[in-house]
Amino acid sequence: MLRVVAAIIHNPQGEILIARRPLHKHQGGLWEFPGGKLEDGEEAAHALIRELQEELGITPTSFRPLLIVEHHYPDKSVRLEVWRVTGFDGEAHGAEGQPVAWVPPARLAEYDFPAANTPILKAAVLPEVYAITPDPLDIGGDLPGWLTPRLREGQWLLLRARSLSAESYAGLAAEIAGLCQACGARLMLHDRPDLLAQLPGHGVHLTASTLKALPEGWRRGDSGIGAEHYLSFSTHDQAELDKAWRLGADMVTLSPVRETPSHPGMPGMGWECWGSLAVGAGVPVYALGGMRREDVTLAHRYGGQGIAGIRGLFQD
Ligand SMILES: Nc1nc2c([nH]c(=O)n2[C@@H]2O[C@H](COP(=O)(O)OP(=O)(O)OP(=O)(O)O)[C@@H](O)[C@H]2O)c(=O)[nH]1
Ligand SMILES: [Mg+2]
Repeated sequence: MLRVVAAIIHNPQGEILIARRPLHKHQGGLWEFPGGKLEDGEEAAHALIRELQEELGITPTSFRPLLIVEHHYPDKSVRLEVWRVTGFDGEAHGAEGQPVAWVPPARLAEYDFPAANTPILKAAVLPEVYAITPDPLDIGGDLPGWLTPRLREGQWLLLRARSLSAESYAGLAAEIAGLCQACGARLMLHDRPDLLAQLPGHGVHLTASTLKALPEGWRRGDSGIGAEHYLSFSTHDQAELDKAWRLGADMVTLSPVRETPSHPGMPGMGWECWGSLAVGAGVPVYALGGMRREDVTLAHRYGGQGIAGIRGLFQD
């Protein structure tokens, strides 16, 4: 497996740098995130700095692992170790004569990238924390009131409210969608694609039992989930991850990393096992199960997108 580092480089305007691969190279003519192959015995962080100096004439000063993607092309297999770079010295330019462009994240979809990049493109716009709401019953009933001071711009929110009837959930979802829209947060509906029609830019999170029940031929459009929506699944093992990928998931949760009070007796799989599943998933993976905010670093180190959870992931 060819080890490669690639960089999602942000400028202060929130744009991301992409470069066009020379025609004569593997996947030539397509756009890419700058980077390249590790040399023998080289550390990934060192390769990242070296490649960005060689290809763009910049030196990264602030960076961290984002996700790892393994992909099999017909002619070679690559392991792309993707880093997020938020600070650098120098002026980025195509130092090897290649065209480069700063692109707002929402417009990345207009460019053609190699097939291995599909999960990376999704990861580029996804957050590192995927917050799940507590059940209204557990916080005294008034979820909109509880959420209002805690919602942040750019936050992603899964509205889980198992104690509510289908009708009450629909009403609450409409109210919370309004709150999210007002502050630039995104709402993921829990197992209710039927409520998505009026909510472009928002999404739906389907449970592992829904995933199990969906036939292999299912396509997101069959349930009214458009390209303008996000589709997430709960998964617990390799088989569920594979199916979520085949059905076109944009992101998934993979749990439990640790045993949690909500699922007593279900042992955690631990970070090693979690990471070995996450890197091959082909889709950004969130760690779930006993997560604390500081675990985001571990999730990145093991190749995931970030962490998901209820308590502790909302800022008070
Ligand atoms: N840098 C980079 N490589 C990618 C991306 N996506 C992707 O599939 N790759 C593949 O990963 C491998 C990395 O190669 P590279 O050509 O950048 O390597 P390099 O900079 O060391 O160049 P070299 O060809 O001069 O040795 C290629 O097979 C390329 O097709 C991406 O977004 N960025
Ligand atoms: Mg390169």
